[in-house]
Amino acid sequence: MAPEVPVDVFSGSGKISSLNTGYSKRAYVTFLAGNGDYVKGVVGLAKGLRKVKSVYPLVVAILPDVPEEHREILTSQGCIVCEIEPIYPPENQIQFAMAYYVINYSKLRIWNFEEYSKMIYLDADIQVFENIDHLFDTADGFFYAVMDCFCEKTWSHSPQYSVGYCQQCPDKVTWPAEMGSPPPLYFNAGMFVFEPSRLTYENLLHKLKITPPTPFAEQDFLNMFFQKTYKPIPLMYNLVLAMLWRHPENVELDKVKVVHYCAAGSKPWRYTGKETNMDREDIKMLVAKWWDIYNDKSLDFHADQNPSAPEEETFARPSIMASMPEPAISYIPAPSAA
Ligand SMILES: O=c1ccn([C@@H]2O[C@H](COP(=O)(O)OP(=O)(O)O)[C@@H](O)[C@H]2O)c(=O)[nH]1
Ligand SMILES: OC[C@H]1O[C@H](O[C@@H]2[C@@H](O)[C@H](O)[C@@H](O)[C@H](O)[C@@H]2O)[C@H](O)[C@@H](O)[C@H]1O
Ligand SMILES: [Mn+2]
Repeated sequence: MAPEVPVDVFSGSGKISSLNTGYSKRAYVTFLAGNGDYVKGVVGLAKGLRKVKSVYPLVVAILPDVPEEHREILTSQGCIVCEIEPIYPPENQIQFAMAYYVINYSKLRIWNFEEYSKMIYLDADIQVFENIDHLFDTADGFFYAVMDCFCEKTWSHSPQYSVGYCQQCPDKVTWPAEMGSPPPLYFNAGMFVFEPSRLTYENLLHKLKITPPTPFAEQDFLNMFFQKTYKPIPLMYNLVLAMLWRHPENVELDKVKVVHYCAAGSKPWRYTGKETNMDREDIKMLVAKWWDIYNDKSLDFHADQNPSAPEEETFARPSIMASMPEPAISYIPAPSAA
């Protein structure tokens, strides 16, 4: 089993220690860019959180290029839509693992959502199949996320991949002594538990300006930034699909609460089954489970059902911070998102 730091919150009964009251406001948050089909991912996520009876709302940080029609769909599904400005890395010649990753730096705006004391970030290609509200009760001061895997071809640029090392099985191919100490534990940035903070936000943006971009864009950057406070949480909270064929010995599929459809060809709303590994029975089952929720009309939002009815479209800056200028950052033209 991969090394994990047990966090006693996992014995949580799922009882909520404190509902959204005053300064202890909590929410899930996701990110949406472009006018493409990721909006389906956000709708699926909103309905999935409703199905598991989460008591917290879903905030959607959207870029200005998200069309009005998509914004209305999200509000009609009970989401709290917040427009944010894009963030791009410094001028660079880097080859991102995926060209559209450059827009993912915009995720950093969520640290400015100071009206919330604790948030759980979820990519739009994630589905929550069991209630994870208890993660909001994790101790403050740490960054919680699930460890990633280095075995997919997307990692072929990395020294780990070149020597066949993966943190998911550190004893299988040990880190060569001549390459120094093994890399620090590395998380997948598709799901994490964090505390919004203006100070952290400003430090993130300042550090971004002086950090050369790398292939996994904001995921690499967040791993560097939170290296000292990162606490791994069990894989059940973010199953990166490649784990099914790369490290099946680490996966107990019936215990998985959160599935991350990040493997090539696994986005449910674009699934054809043709890409490598996409014809696996477990993948077909997980994609079907995603569609069951997406198509379930009983999970649509109805204003009378949910106490946290969607607020008006708000911007990412709470009123008390409205007067503070955004830290200046450099913008460069970027390829459109996928
Ligand atoms: O065209 C796009 C591409 C990405 N995203 C957002 O950026 C996240 C990260 O991208 P993706 O999940 O595709 O990366 P992966 O986890 O597959 O590497 C997505 O989940 C979405 O929340 C988006 O909104 N529109
Ligand atoms: O912008 C970089 C992205 O990097 C991550 O995705 C990767 C990573 O998980 C690799 O380990 C996999 O091999 C790969 O398939 C997958 O796409 C995050 O999921 C995503 O939210 C985002 O941060
Ligand atoms: Mn993802």
